[in-house]
Amino acid sequence: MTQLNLADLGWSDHFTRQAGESPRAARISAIHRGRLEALSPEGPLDLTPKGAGLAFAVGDFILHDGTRPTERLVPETEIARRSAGTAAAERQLIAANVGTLGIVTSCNADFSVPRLERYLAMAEASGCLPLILLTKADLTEDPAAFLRQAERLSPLVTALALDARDTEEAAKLEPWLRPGMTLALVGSSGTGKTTLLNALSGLSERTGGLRGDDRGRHHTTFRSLRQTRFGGWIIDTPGMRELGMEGASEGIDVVFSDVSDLAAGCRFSDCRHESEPGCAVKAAVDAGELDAERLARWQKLRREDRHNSESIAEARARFRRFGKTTAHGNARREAKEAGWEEE
Ligand SMILES: Nc1nc2c(ncn2[C@@H]2O[C@H](COP(=O)(O)OP(=O)(O)OP(=O)(O)O)[C@@H](O)[C@H]2O)c(=O)[nH]1
Ligand SMILES: [Zn+2]
Repeated sequence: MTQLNLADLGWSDHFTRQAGESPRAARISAIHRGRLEALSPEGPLDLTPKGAGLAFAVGDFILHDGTRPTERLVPETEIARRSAGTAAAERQLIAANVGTLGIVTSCNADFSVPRLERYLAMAEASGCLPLILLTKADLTEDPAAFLRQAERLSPLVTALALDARDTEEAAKLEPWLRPGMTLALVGSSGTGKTTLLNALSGLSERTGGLRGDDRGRHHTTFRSLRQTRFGGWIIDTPGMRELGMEGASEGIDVVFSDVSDLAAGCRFSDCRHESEPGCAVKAAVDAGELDAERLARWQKLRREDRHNSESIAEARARFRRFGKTTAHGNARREAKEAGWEEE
């Protein structure tokens, strides 16, 4: 694979409709301070956006003039979190045009239903299809039991169990990594994301044709968008790994549609489903139709989502006040230390 066309990169009619028939387009592969790396049919590009470049995400399709991005095309899916860094950057984009969110967990104590539900809500909120990847299948007697538990979570879920170190087993992901497709990985530390990335990008050196005409530019740069040996793409950004649950209330309600449908039948629209009269949710628990633990997990996730959304709003207000009384540089440093801004 020497030359990439736009279809290889994941281009679809969705983008043609925005950009026309023969656009000068590229896909963003890495974002640095004041600089973007992108892949295009013309080869790899180094682009300098006007402004801070905060409005772009890895995986975005853009139009460009050879030196600058001229337009960000509306993505098919978007993984974002609200950021409190600057007033202008209300939403921090993490990744764009991700078809599948690969939720990585191991067949061991890491396997946690509440955590999986949270990631499923994130997938839903972003518009990605969830794929649960159960690593370390070689270390358990009964991987099928983990598969069954994972697939029970939602009819939308597909789950695979595998030994992430085994390149042949990693090939189970091929249907989600065909040319033009994009997968992003989330999951706790130590579950095998890096191991899986390595197993999937086995041919990354050979696709060096990509970089073949990248005359003398540093090859060591960490690329967040990487081609797999199946032709499809993997997105692995620091931001993906740190994603928390925030601003995902719609996603939560879809994953817990059984509970939210019941809640719609409560007498009071602000029912907390604790001891209010006419609570349809409590009635379902009492009737044995709804698992009390599932209700508790839904309430916990909603509280967490609300809490995070509120504390980010407060932090932003504090940042604004602080920014007025201190040199801009200090304010930015504070923001960075607080993890609101990323390099
Ligand atoms: N036996 C076995 N070991 C695995 C498997 N997947 C990962 N490991 C091992 O688990 C350890 C952690 O794997 P990593 O790939 O570094 O995990 P990670 O998710 O990238 O962790 P962070 O980089 O901290 O986010 C390594 O020692 C891997 O070799 C698997 O399927 N089977
Ligand atoms: Zn209620």
